[in-house]
Amino acid sequence: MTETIQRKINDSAFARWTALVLIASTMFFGYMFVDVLSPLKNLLETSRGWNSTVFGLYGGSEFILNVCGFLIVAGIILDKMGVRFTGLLSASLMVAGAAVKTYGISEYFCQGGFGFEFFSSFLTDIPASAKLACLGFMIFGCGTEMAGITVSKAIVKWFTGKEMALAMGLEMAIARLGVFAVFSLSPWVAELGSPSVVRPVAVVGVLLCIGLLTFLVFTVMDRKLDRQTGAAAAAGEPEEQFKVSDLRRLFTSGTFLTVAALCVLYYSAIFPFQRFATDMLQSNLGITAKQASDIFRWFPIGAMVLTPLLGSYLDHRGKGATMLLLGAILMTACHLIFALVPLTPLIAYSAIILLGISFSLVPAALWPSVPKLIENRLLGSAYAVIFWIQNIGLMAFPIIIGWSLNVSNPGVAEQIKEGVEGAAYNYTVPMLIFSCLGIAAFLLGLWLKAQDRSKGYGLELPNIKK
Ligand SMILES: NCCCC[C@H](NC(=O)[C@@H](N)CCCCN)C(=O)O
Repeated sequence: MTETIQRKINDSAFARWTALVLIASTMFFGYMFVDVLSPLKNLLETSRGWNSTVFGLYGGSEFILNVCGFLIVAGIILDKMGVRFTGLLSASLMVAGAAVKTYGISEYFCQGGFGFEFFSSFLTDIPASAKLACLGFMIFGCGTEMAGITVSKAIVKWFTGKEMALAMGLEMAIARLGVFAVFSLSPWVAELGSPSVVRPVAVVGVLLCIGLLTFLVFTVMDRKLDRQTGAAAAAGEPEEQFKVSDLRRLFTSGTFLTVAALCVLYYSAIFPFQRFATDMLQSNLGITAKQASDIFRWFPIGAMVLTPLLGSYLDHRGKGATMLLLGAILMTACHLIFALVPLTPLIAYSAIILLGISFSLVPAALWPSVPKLIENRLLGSAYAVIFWIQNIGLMAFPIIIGWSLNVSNPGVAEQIKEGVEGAAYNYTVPMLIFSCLGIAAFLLGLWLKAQDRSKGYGLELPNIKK
C-alpha cells in the first residue's frame, strides 16, 4: 500500500519564515509603542508635569489589567480559540489602547478637552494627562502581552522539530529592532518643530495599524496550515483539547514555577530599567536626552544580533540552563557598574553592550525551554502564567524605581521642573535595587540547573535531535 505524505505549508522554509516575519512585525510595532515615551521623561516633566513617581506609575500601568487577571484569561482564550482569533484580538487591543493614550497626552485633552474635567477630579496629585495615558497604556498592555503569548504559541506550532529556538530568537531580535528604532526616532520626532510628546506617540500609533494588517495576512497562512494538518480549528472549534482545570498543573509544577520566578526577577531588572535608562545616563553623564538615547539604543541592538545566534546554538548544541545563569551574572555586573562606578561614555557603552549580551542569553534560552516542561495543549496557558507572574514585577518595579528615585533625591524633581541648570537625579539606589534582582535571578538559575540535572528535563539538551 502506498501512503502519500502531504507536504505542509510549514515544511516550506520560505513559507514558515514568511509567517515568522509577519507575526514578528506585529511585535516590532508593538515594542516600538511600548517605549515611545521612554526617551522623553524629561520633556514629559517640563511639558506635562509628570514627575518620576508619575512616570514610574505610567510605566507600571501597562501591566495592571494583565496582573488583575487578564493574562490568565488571555491564555485560556488562546488555548481555546487558537492563534488566529487571539492574535487579531490582541493587535486590535493594542491599536485601541494606543488611541486612548495619544488622546490623553494631546494638547486638546490637556487644554480641557472631552473628559479632562473628570480625569482631573480624582487623585489630584497625578496630572489628568497621566491618568488617561495610563488607562490607554493598560488597554494596550493587554493587547501586547496577549500578542506575546500568541506569537510564542504560533512559533511552536509552525517550527516544532525545526528551527524553533532560532525562530523565537529572530522574533525577539525583530522586536529589539523596534526598541532601537524608537529610541532613535522618538526624541528626533519629538523635536521636529516645537518640542512635542504627542507627535512620536501618534506616529507609532499609526504604525501599530500596519502590525494589525501583517497579523491579518498571517491568519490566511495559518488557516491553510490548519486545513493541511486537519486541525479542528479550521471548523471553528478549539485547536486542542484544553480544560481550565488543567491550569492547576501549572501552578503545582515546581520547575515551571522556578522558570517563572527567574523570568520575573530577570525581566524586572530589564524592562523597567529600559524605561529609566535614558534619564539615568542623562543624569549620570550630564548629557541631553538625545545623546543618552543614542547610547542606550545599542542595548537592544546587541540583543538583536546575538539572540538568534544563541537561539540557533540552543537548537543544535543545547546548554539552555547555563545560558540563563550567565545572563543573570552579566546583568548584575552591568547594574552594579551603573550603581557604583563613576560613569564615563566609554564605561556606559561597555556596560550597555554587556547588558545587551545578557539580554540575548536569557530570552534565547528561557522561552524555548517552556515546551520542554509543558505539553503543547497547555502551552498558551503556560506562557500566559509565566507572563502573568512576570507582569507583576514589570508593574511593580517601575513604580518602586520611580518612588525610590524621588525619595533618594529630595527636591530634585522640583528643580528640574523649574529648569534649574545642572539639576539631575542620583541613580545609585534604583541601580542597586536592579542589581539585587540580578543576584536573586542568578541563585534561582543555580537551583534550576540542579533540578534539571536531577530530574532530566533536558534544558541543557539541543532542540533539534540528530
Ligand atoms: N514571543 C515572545 C516571547 C517573550 C519575549 C519577551 N517579552 C516578554 O516577556 C513580555 N511579557 C514583556 C514585554 C514588555 C514590554 N511590553 C522579551 O524578551 O521581549
